Amino acid sequence: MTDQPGVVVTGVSGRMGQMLVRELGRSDRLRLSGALERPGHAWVGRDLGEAMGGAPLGVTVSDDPLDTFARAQAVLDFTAPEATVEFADLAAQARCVHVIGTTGLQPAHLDRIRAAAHHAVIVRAGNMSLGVNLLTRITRQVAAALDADWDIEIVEMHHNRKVDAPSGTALMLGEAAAAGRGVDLADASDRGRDGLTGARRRGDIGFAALRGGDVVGEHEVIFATEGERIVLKHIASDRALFARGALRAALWGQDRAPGEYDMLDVLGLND
Ligand SMILES: NC(=O)c1ccc[n+]([C@@H]2O[C@H](COP(=O)([O-])OP(=O)(O)OC[C@H]3O[C@@H](n4cnc5c(N)ncnc54)[C@H](O)[C@@H]3O)[C@@H](O)[C@H]2O)c1
Ligand SMILES: O=C(O)C1=N[C@H](C(=O)O)CCC1
Repeated sequence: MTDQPGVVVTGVSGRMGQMLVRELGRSDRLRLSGALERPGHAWVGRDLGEAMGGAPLGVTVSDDPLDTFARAQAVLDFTAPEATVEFADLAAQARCVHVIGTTGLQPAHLDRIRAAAHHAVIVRAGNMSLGVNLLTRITRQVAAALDADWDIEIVEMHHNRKVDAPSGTALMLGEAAAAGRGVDLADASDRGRDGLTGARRRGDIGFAALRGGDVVGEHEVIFATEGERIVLKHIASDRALFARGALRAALWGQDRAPGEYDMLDVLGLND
């Protein structure tokens, strides 16, 4: 018997799912207690280690979230918006800490997550790395110091399998820039320019999304004015850093009061 919190990895065959399993294998503070995939997936019913091409792990891949969550203390969830809102309800029922890395969440998804957080601890962030979360703080500070003569543009690049744009990270950086400038991002956001767009609107925060190859994640926040430019940049070259952030959040969330938290809370960077 062990008193290490048991952790379920959802979307376990995915890029992040497999990375989370590897990082859990290195952890001496958390243990893998369950693995989940969508119904009909070829891994369901198989030993997870064997499905990953290695030695057996003694954990069978399940497609039953409630059954796996009932035997765990935390759920690490990097899947898709519709799956994540279902998991938020079920993780709250099972009183598991729900760590949400899924991006592309729309307002209706966010409302359901907020409701679930009345009953359970949810840690949600579009990026779980220390570097990006620190960059949101720097972005807010720089935006607060500059007026709207400085155009703000956020450029991101990811691998060619990514299904949502702008990235969750780009939106975090946009929110930080808007907060620094004292505006609402919904009113200032300019996305997807194409064709005869007209001149740039003063005060807008622009987004551009590039997709190609195996890029893990790159983000630039550009502040541009007459004669000069400030460029803040983050490069992720290994998904392990997102996975490590998620494990840290799962531990941090144990015995915490119900509510919705982010990585700034986990990292002690919130003010
Ligand atoms: N917050 C962060 O730090 C961070 C980092 C990397 C990726 N992400 C986000 O995580 C998500 C996943 O990224 P990925 O690259 O691993 O994608 P992926 O497509 O490789 O993996 C997603 C997995 O989820 C599974 N899935 C979908 N619906 C499911 C369901 N109902 N039940 C169980 N499993 C289900 C899929 O079968 C797949 O295996 C994306 O939204 C991505 O943007 C966030
Ligand atoms: O690979 C992805 O997908 C990533 N998603 C997050 C985002 O949308 O910002 C974090 C970086 C990798």
